[in-house]
Amino acid sequence: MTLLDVRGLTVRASDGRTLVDDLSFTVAGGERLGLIGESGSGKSLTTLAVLGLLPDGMTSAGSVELAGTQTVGAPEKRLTAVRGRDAAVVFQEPLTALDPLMRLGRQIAEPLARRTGLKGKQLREAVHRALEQVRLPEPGRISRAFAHEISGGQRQRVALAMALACEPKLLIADEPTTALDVSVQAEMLELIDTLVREREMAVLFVSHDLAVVSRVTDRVLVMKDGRAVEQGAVHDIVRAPREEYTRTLVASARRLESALDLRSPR
Ligand SMILES: Nc1ncnc2c1ncn2[C@@H]1O[C@H](COP(=O)(O)OP(=O)(O)OP(=O)(O)O)[C@@H](O)[C@H]1O
Repeated sequence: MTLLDVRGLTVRASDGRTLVDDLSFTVAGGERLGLIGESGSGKSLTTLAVLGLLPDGMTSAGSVELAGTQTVGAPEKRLTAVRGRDAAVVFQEPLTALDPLMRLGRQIAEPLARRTGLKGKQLREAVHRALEQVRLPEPGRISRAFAHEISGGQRQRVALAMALACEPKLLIADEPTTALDVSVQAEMLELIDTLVREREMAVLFVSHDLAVVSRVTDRVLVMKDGRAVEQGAVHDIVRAPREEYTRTLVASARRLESALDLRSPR
């Protein structure tokens, strides 16, 4: 069944420039779609438009149905109900999602309490379980810490735990590993892959890097200048890209992979 149905989505800047142009795609329940394209191709704005989070002054038109709710032009109240419950997001920079002044445990407890109604000791235990699920050691210490007291990789795991706490049907991951070291990146991708598989969640995974997208998704949509260039199964796109722009992305992903192969000890 279709979980996310985007039809003719258009996003315009306040000066009238078209930043996302008549974009259409769907994500079925449990399906994983990658949005790929170079910097500035409109990937992030697409995900923000899905959640009704576009920056002030930008406008969206067309249709976005998320679990049956129209989010284009929706009032804030309807959007608040959708966020977290139907779709949750992990951004490139975890500090955007985390409150610097609130202990991390409390930040995970809020969405958990909302969904489960747990309180006190039971809620604290649920927070610890949520931290363990994202493979964070010493959940007690992390719970009591503030965002600046843990590493970037650990922060991204906490942000993932927060996103998963609501058990959303769709996880939107916008360059979730781009700010991390290469070794931490691979662990994070593996973690996302395992956790969404276990929960049978759908994923909309945004990256400029085809090699990264292909580790987590089944299908990709290639974007350029706010438009869809082509879409299809990851292995078809990698083996036989139809468009010149996609061929360039595939070639640079191959160069990256072979550079990594050369560097890794054999
Ligand atoms: N707040 C904003 N005001 C005006 N233009 C913006 C704003 N945010 C993004 N843009 C423009 O919209 C276009 C698409 O941006 P978007 O962030 O969606 O690209 P992207 O594909 O996600 O790239 P990146 O990987 O660099 O984030 C770009 O041309 C960008 O300059």
